Amino acid sequence: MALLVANNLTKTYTSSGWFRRQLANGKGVYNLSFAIEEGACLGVLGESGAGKSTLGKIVLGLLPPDSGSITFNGVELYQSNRSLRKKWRRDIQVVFQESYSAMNPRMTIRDIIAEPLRNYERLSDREERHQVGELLEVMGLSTEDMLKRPKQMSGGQLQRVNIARAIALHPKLIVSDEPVSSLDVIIQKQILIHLKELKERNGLSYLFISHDEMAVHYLSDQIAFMENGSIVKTCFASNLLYLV
Ligand SMILES: Nc1ncnc2c1ncn2[C@@H]1O[C@H](COP(=O)(O)OP(=O)(O)OP(=O)(O)O)[C@@H](O)[C@H]1O
Repeated sequence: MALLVANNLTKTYTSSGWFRRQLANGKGVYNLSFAIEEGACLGVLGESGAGKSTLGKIVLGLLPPDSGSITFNGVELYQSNRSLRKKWRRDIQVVFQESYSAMNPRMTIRDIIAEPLRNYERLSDREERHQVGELLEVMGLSTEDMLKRPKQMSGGQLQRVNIARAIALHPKLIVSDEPVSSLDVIIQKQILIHLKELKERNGLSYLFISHDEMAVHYLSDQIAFMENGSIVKTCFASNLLYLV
């Protein structure tokens, strides 16, 4: 059974006021259908405005679709009750493009990574420190980084912190929206290698949203191409030899 199945998802943006309605009307996503298998990565490629982030927000539970359905582990996301939604929020985590703005500058790196653990688990101080230390090490950072604040870290290090936080609760799926596009090429590669290792070692699945063909090709098993809110083509990454 696929981990996540989307059927005919449609979301159009409308806003109040005539002028804003004219701007927003007709924009969004239309009849998106796709599936993500356990341990697999679906890459979503498309130009700016194609609807990639809208799709990501729907999968994250942040934007209810106007029509269509989305099931995760066999449970329909937008129809489920509160406790199932809480579980879904735990099982589907996100990594955004802008790591610095996604963090509270006053928090320490330990607090940032431990936040989801504090929301869902009751750990002693010692257990929490141990888990945060392990997550930092998995991401190639040092346990000493725990006491630092975001402005003391580089962009690449912050994105690793972001990923450490996203995997803290052992989610099943990570939605990553342009996770490497603000980083320089060498750091991009290191982050992609980490994401691939997590997929291979922990069986993590990804919805990997990007406009970067190389990055999508590197991590994805299947690729969906979006244009004007629709998926216009899907294919196996291994068939896209011209990208290598
Ligand atoms: N809140 C909103 N209100 C009105 N229109 C919106 C809203 N959010 C997105 N849109 C429009 O919906 C379309 C899809 O936007 P979306 O952000 O999903 O595209 P994208 O492929 O992620 O683009 P980018 O790569 O630039 O982030 C765009 O035309 C955008 O202008």
